[in-house]
Amino acid sequence: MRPADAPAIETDGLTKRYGETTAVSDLTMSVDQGAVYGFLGPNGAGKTTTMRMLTTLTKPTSGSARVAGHSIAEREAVAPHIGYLPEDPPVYDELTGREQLEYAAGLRDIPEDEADERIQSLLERFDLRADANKRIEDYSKGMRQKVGVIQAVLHEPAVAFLDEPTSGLDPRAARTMRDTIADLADREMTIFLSTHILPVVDELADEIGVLHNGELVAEGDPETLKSRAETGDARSLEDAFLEVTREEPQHEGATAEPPLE
Ligand SMILES: Nc1ncnc2c1ncn2[C@@H]1O[C@H](COP(=O)(O)OP(=O)(O)OP(=O)(O)O)[C@@H](O)[C@H]1O
Repeated sequence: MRPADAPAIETDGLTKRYGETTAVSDLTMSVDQGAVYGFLGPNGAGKTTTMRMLTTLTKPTSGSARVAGHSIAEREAVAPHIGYLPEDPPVYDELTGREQLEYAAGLRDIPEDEADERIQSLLERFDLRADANKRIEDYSKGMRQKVGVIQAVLHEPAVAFLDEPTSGLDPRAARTMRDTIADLADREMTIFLSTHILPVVDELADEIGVLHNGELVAEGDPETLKSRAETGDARSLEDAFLEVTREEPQHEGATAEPPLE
């Protein structure tokens, strides 16, 4: 048994290289159980690669990590304890929404009665009940996203990895998504949340990590991070984000020819 207060996610020098590209570089971080961790970073920073390593979908080049107390080197030990909503939710077009969720529940060995109850309640919550018996090929992007998130948390995993969960959602559905994430966190589910929508992170995250060029360049609770922004009176999370992910301008003349005499 792992200690009750062991971190939900712990990484040590986690690194992933693709040829010449270092997608994630020497990432060492820790996420408490039951926390909402906002994982931010500009396009190409390495967020998806990190999530793919933590969900055992891709192997690190070096370094290690534990998720829900298990090494990510042991996929079968980690898998039952995690849920993952990737950028493009893995759903079958030819199934109905309900069939997709029943299939996901079957893969997770959730007893049928329990699965039916949870599916029904989440379909209602996300306003999908009326469309539950339509095929997913006829769903909008937002409806697919809803099915994707429901199947990621249906088995009540210890840790849920959510990549852009509000993507494609209208304002009402986005609000439902935020409320659902908050409820799940209240029930001690750890949420590893990656999004470019900073107000969502500001509202939900207990802790924020900012990745830039594969490196963790800032970490802290939202207020601490905001107070780091030195951009004037309006100290928003956006200010802080822009500041810690600013590309340093190339030194003029560093590589230029020496001036002619
Ligand atoms: N399978 C791959 N093969 C080669 N390079 C890859 C692969 N996956 C990611 N990369 C590279 O690794 C870097 C990090 O990519 P990643 O998708 O993890 O970033 P991200 O932070 O999720 O970006 P975005 O916000 O745009 O989704 C990028 O330079 C990307 O081109």
